[in-house]
Amino acid sequence: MSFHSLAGLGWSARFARQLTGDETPARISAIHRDRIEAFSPQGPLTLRCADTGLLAVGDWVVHDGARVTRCLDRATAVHRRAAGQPARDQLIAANVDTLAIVTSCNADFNAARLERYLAVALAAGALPLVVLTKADLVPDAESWRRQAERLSPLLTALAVDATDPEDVARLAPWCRDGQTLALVGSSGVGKTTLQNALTGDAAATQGIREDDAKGRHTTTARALRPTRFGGWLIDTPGMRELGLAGAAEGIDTLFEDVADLAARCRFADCRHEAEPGCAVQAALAEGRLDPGRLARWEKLKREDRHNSESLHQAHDRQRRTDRLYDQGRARSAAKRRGWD
Ligand SMILES: Nc1nc2c(ncn2[C@@H]2O[C@H](COP(=O)(O)OP(=O)(O)OP(=O)(O)O)[C@@H](O)[C@H]2O)c(=O)[nH]1
Ligand SMILES: [Zn+2]
Repeated sequence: MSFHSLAGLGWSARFARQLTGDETPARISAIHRDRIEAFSPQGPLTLRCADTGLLAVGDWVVHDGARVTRCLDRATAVHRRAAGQPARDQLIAANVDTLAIVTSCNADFNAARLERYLAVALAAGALPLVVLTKADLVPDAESWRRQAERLSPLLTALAVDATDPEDVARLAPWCRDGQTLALVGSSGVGKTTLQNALTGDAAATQGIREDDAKGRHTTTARALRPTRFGGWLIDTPGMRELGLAGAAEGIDTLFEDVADLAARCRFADCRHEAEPGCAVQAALAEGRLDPGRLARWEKLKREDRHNSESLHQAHDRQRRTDRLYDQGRARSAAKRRGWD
C-alpha cells in the first residue's frame, strides 16, 4: 500500500480553499461504472459514486469514507470530441499540469498537427511541452527540437531517446513533487515507451478489460500512476487521440499574432480574402505574416468550428429526441389514466 501526502498528490491552495470544516479529499486514479479508485493520505481508496460520468481521472473529490460526496473545481480540464455519432464532448482528464505532445524526430513531425495539440493544451489550461522521441535515430535531433520551439514562445521542446530511462529522466521537472503530466500523440511515436520509463512499471500499462459507464467493454489502463520522480502520469484511453472541439481560445492564444491582426480588420466578420480594411491581408502583403501560418490558423479555426457545431447539433438532436420521448410518455400516461 502506498501513502502520499496531500501536497505529494498535487494538492494546492486552490483546492484547499474549496473545503469546508473537516472534509477529507482524495484524488481519482481510476473510474468504473459505479465506483472510483482514489489516492489519499490514508492510502488507496475505493469509493462508491452514482454519477461517475461527471468525473475524470485526476479530479479531487470529497468523500465520507464510503462514497464520493462532491467534486472540487478543477484547475485544468482536458476535453476531446469523442469519435462516433453523435459526436460528444468528453472530459478525459482533470488537473493535468503539463500536457506533453509526443512526436518523433522524423516521419511523424508535422507542424499543423503539433499546433492542433498545442491548442488543446492551451484550451485545457495546461502547460504545453513537446517531446520529440527517437532522438537516437537521427543525426540532427537538436534541429528538430528548435523547429518545434519555433512554433510558439509558450512551449518547451525536448528531444529524447525514449528507450533510455536515463535520458527520459530529463522529463522529471514536469512530473515530480505532485506535478501531473499527461501524454498525447499519434500511435507509434513512443508514448508507451516513455510512460514505462517515467513510471518504471512496464506491467501497469497493460490494458485491463473493464465495463465502462454504458456497459461496453473498453480497455482501460491504470490511469493515474505515480512516476519515479514523485509526481504523476495520467494515461487514459481518451488521451491518445484528441479531436479538437471548443478550443477556439486555445487556438487564438497559440496564434496570438494572427488573432490580433484579425481583430483589427474593418469588418468583424472579415474573411481575410479581399475585403477592404483587412489587416491580415495587409500584413501578408508587407511580409509581416507567413502565409503558411495563416493557412494553419484558418484550418484549425475551421476544424474547431465544424466540430463545435456538430457537437451543438448533436446536443440539439438529443434534446429533440428527449422531448419527443417525454411527450410520448406523457401521452401514454394520459391514455392510461383515461383507461382506469
Ligand atoms: N530507437 C528508439 N525507438 C523508440 C523510441 N521511442 C519509441 N521507440 C520504439 O518505437 C516503437 C513504438 O513505440 P510505442 O511506445 O509502442 O509507441 P506508442 O506511442 O505507445 O504507440 P501506441 O501504443 O500505438 O499508441 C517501439 O518499438 C519503441 O521501442 C526512441 O526514442 N528511440
Ligand atoms: Zn481581415
